[in-house]
Amino acid sequence: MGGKTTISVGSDGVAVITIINPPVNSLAFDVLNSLKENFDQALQRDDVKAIVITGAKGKFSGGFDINAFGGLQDGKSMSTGLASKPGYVSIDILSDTVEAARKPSVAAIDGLALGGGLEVAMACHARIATSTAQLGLPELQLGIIPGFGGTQRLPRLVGLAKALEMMLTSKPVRGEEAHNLGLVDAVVSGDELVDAARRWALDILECRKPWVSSLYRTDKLEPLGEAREILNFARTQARRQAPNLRHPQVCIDVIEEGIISGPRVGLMKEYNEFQVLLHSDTCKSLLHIFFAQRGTTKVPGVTDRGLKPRQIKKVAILGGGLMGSGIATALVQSGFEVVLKEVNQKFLEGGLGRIKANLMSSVKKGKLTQEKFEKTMSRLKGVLDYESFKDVDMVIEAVIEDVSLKQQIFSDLEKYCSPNCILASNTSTIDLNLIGEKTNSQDRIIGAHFFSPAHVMPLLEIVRTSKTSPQAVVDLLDVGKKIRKTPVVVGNCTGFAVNRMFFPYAQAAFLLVEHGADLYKIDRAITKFGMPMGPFRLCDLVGFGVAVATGGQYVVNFPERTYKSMIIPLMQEDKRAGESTRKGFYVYNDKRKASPDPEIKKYIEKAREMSGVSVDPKLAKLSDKDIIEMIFFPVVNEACRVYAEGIAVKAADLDIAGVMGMGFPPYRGGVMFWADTVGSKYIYGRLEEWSKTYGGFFKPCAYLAERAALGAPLSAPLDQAKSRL
Ligand SMILES: C[C@H](O)CC(=O)SCCNC(=O)CCNC(=O)[C@H](O)C(C)(C)COP(=O)(O)OP(=O)(O)OC[C@H]1O[C@@H](n2cnc3c(N)ncnc32)[C@H](O)[C@@H]1OP(=O)(O)O
Repeated sequence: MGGKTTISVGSDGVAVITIINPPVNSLAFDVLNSLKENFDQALQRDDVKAIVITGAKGKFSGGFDINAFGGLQDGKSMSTGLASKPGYVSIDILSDTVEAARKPSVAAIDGLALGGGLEVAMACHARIATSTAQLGLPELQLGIIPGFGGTQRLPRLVGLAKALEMMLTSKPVRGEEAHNLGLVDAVVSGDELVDAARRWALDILECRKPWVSSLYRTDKLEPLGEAREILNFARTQARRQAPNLRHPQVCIDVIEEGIISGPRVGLMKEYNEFQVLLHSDTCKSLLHIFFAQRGTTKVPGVTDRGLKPRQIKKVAILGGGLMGSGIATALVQSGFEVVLKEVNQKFLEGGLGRIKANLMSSVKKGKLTQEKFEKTMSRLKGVLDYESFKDVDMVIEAVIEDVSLKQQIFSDLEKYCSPNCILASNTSTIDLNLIGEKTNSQDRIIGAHFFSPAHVMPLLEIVRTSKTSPQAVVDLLDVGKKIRKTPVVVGNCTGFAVNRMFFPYAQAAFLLVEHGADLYKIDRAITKFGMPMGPFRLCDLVGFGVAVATGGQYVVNFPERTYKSMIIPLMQEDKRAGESTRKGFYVYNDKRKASPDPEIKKYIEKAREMSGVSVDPKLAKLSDKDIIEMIFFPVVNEACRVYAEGIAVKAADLDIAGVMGMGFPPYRGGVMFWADTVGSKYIYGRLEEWSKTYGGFFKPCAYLAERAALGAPLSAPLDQAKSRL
């Protein structure tokens, strides 16, 4: 609490108002009130000729205080604590006080000017920034639209097309680009920033620089006909990319209103729509994801012990396949030295080639210069023995999912690596206790489960056993941060959190199809729900070999709830193994476009015969809603087990694991959050009903039964769950 602004008036007659609210100088109500008070003071004081607004400690402002959204959603209005007037901040403060003032104001921007922060800056008469400043309106990523005039001012400063791009993608621009776009008026170094802004403000006063009110500029706006075309194009694109989301369309409508009816009308529409969107499920879900993502690095009993991460400089990777080379790419890119070990020269060359190709693709996209590419490659070394392992700080094993091979590797590692070296495995399913069974190094054995392609996918599942030391977890969290992954720390079990939660995803789909549902309809319904692809398309992508190998682990470990379907083994007999063979549940053309294949019917019928299942006419006519529930309620059920067993310490961690590991739509808040919007009672009732008809696969777990009986949310903190950590 206690954000504020300060004011100091220099002998040059310029008042500098500084926003102070660590860590990102967010615009809490206190700050906005204080900004208004200090601005009024500056206007009234005779010794003040001009005004500079800046942010403390190298950050202008990260925008409106996101912590305050909860209160607003609980019924308070955006004007709470300021005045009970619609549009008080955007109209009364920013337009009628700051922009309409008879004294010029200049924003001095270093670090962040995001959301409300940039909106304050755009209300000033000029903006000076550093080259590293980040300026953007990322409100759409929170399910809302800019609410302090951003929808009206940004198009007038940078043109409609660029403004739409910035708002719809939520991506900020850096100082230089902002300058080229006309969003800022000059770029200077951090040391010169405030002085340059002071001079600029005085220059405006003395007519040496223009006195610009961005709200009333029209020179950057495209002619009306062209503007309409741009807006319609953006509407179509946004609908295609996010068919389930309303707020991007609302954002476009609000911008259009300002262009057609004038910016004051636009500001009022912006205010009204903002209030509506703030209460939407989408906004609530995305806010949950925002905080849940930042909460994953806070692990009770680990990150609250005051442990400092040890320095990890050199990492060895075992196995240069798809996973190993992806992990190596992520590491070398972030400055780590990497030793890649393979079993023979051919495999080693293959692995090194893949890393090179990954980096080259960044060069081709202009994200990496040739010079940096060469420097990055120089940090990589390929080896065939353990000789160079003696001074590595961490090893990540990424060989095939074979328990005895992994056991052998880990006992070798114990011999060749230093006693402090962290021994990590990238296994996606195998119990870590089993992997380390033949060693005496259980305290430094840890899971570093990446998702393919490892240099692209944002999640890192960190798996700790009951013996893994907190120090090893802290070290791996630090490595994760350096390679820009979102970590989720989970306990040890078959499949850990992500794969275990999602194994029923494909299983439910097979059960439905064997009982008569249409597989392509299932994929369509699931994609419409917001998953990147349905379960059958996903099986094709992953490949049947992997699907069978991981499925085997579940049959062994959770036999009572594994649905054993013969569809995949039958297809494998015909050399159909998924996208890599161009034939799986779909057939694929040269451009990897998937088309349904009528041949599939014969495998389904044969599998049905073998399992003795008969077609249920009800399942042949399932609605999309039924499909979604029959696929995802088993996922929720398993997520509940994972939570109740203490594999995840927070339900929110499972939400992040599902969103980042499996592509569960973030605007539904993650599996557990979404389940709570549906209700534990309803989910329990449906699962219970299906388990009677279709068997144990659907049987609700004890935790779900208990929560349903209490009518309690599934994601509320656990009181008595026995932790396995
Ligand atoms: C009316 C207006 O139009 C509406 C708005 O302005 S909505 C807000 C628009 N602004 C945003 O969306 C920016 C959101 N923030 C971010 O993208 C990133 O936090 C950032 C780029 C500012 C900083 O990123 P990074 O350096 O990686 O630090 P990050 O861990 O994300 O954030 C640091 C802390 O600041 C907090 N924070 C970041 N932005 C915040 C905000 N706008 N309000 C309140 N807290 C914020 C985070 O919750 C985190 O808190 P924690 O340490 O307690 O977990």
